[in-house]
Amino acid sequence: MRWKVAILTASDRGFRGEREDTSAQVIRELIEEEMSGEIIEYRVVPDEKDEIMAALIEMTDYFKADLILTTGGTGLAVRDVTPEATLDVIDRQAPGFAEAMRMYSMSKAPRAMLSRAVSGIRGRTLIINLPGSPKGVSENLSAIMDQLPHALGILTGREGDHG
Ligand SMILES: Nc1ncnc2c1ncn2[C@@H]1O[C@H](COP(=O)(O)OP(=O)(O)OP(=O)(O)O)[C@@H](O)[C@H]1O
Ligand SMILES: Nc1nc2c(c(=O)[nH]1)N[C@H]1C(S)=C(S)[C@@H](COP(=O)(O)O)O[C@H]1N2
Repeated sequence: MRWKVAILTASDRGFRGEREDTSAQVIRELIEEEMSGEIIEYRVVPDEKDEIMAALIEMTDYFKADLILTTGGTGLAVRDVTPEATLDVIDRQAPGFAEAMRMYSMSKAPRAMLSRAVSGIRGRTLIINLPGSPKGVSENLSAIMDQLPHALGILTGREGDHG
């Protein structure tokens, strides 16, 4: 199964073109190399709740992504609103992914507790928040990567629940 994955970067600096989006590149490499996933859509939006919500809805309802990985905007800064945007578009929470990422990340760096990342389901799309830094992305994604194919198989109904 070639999973359809969309990447959404929430970053004021990235949106203004002031920084190369290496975090999205890290996601792309991990998804393509370790999950044989296909990146079907990639977008950079500023840290604005409405814009993050609109992108998540389009990636789900129009592009029919199986998985959306967001990067950035999960911390405690006033403009960090990615979790709120995600909670407003999902139908059901799937907190285990965010819990597993924080648990694993905490063993690497106590500062990982600052991430307010959430994970949940809109329709048949799994949406998972990752932190903004390339290191945060790689460590968080590594924590859940093994379970993603099985989770997507059940969610999309395209695989038995024993995979
Ligand atoms: N998309 C990204 N690509 C590469 N590095 C990033 C990206 N987003 C964040 N970082 C880096 O991760 C670290 C912590 O991220 P933080 O969320 O505080 O970013 P920021 O620079 O405040 O983001 P913003 O673009 O929203 O202003 C910083 O060193 C930042 O440069
Ligand atoms: N594994 C891991 N998780 C991590 C980090 C990290 O370096 N490694 N950075 C943390 C930090 S410093 C912050 S502020 C939060 C939120 O990051 P964000 O605001 O860029 O989304 O993620 C945290 N999670």
